[in-house]
Amino acid sequence: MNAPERLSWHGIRAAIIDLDGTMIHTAPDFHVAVNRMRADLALGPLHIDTITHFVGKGTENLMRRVLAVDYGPEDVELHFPVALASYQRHYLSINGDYSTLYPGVREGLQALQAKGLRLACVTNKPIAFALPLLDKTGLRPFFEIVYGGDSLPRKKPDPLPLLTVCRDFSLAPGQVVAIGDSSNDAEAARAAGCRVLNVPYGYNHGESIHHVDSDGIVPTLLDAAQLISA
Ligand SMILES: O=C(O)COP(=O)(O)O
Ligand SMILES: [Mg+2]
Repeated sequence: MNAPERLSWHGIRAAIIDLDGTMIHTAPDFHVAVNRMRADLALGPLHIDTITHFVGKGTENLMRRVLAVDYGPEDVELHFPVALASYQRHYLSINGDYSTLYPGVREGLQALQAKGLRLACVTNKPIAFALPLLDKTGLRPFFEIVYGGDSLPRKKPDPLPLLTVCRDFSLAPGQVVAIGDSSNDAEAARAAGCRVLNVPYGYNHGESIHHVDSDGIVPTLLDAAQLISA
């Protein structure tokens, strides 16, 4: 990894872009919604970094992790349904209010489109959260396809969402690049046979992205577009 210039990017026809930690800095939304849920359950607030480290494997996993700070496995399951309902309500009520677009995102998507690449967004965020957020940030029109973490039977790091996009676009996985901030994106891409680029600024479970097996690390989506267009 980390030597993207040695690979040929000719023949890449589509890009699958991750959402949380790649296009949008959503950690502050997660922070607010999780702590409102915790207040409903009479639990104390968690630091934003603690919550951010639990982001990446979808809402159910996030709920179990933030409950496990206080509860053992049996009590986590006991409180899970109420916590999930509370969290969903709070998240939807603030979705995007505390989030910001990362630098180079809009420019990168424009550059990828100008190069003729088709674009899909594949996120582990529930689709009911992802679509309003893409609308609010003005990113939705860039994407022909959006799959959330609950759109298909399995989510990243399973290759199914990426393979589904390849099929939707009638492209071979080798013609498609996934771009994301975490090991979930890289593992899904490797398993699907897609190329993968990582961005270093997102949420990789609190771990360095440099330990993840990818085809390179790009500072921004615009750098990814320039690499693929080169
Ligand atoms: O919501 C999550 O768990 C992570 O979502 P992502 O796949 O867009 O990074
Ligand atoms: Mg992500």
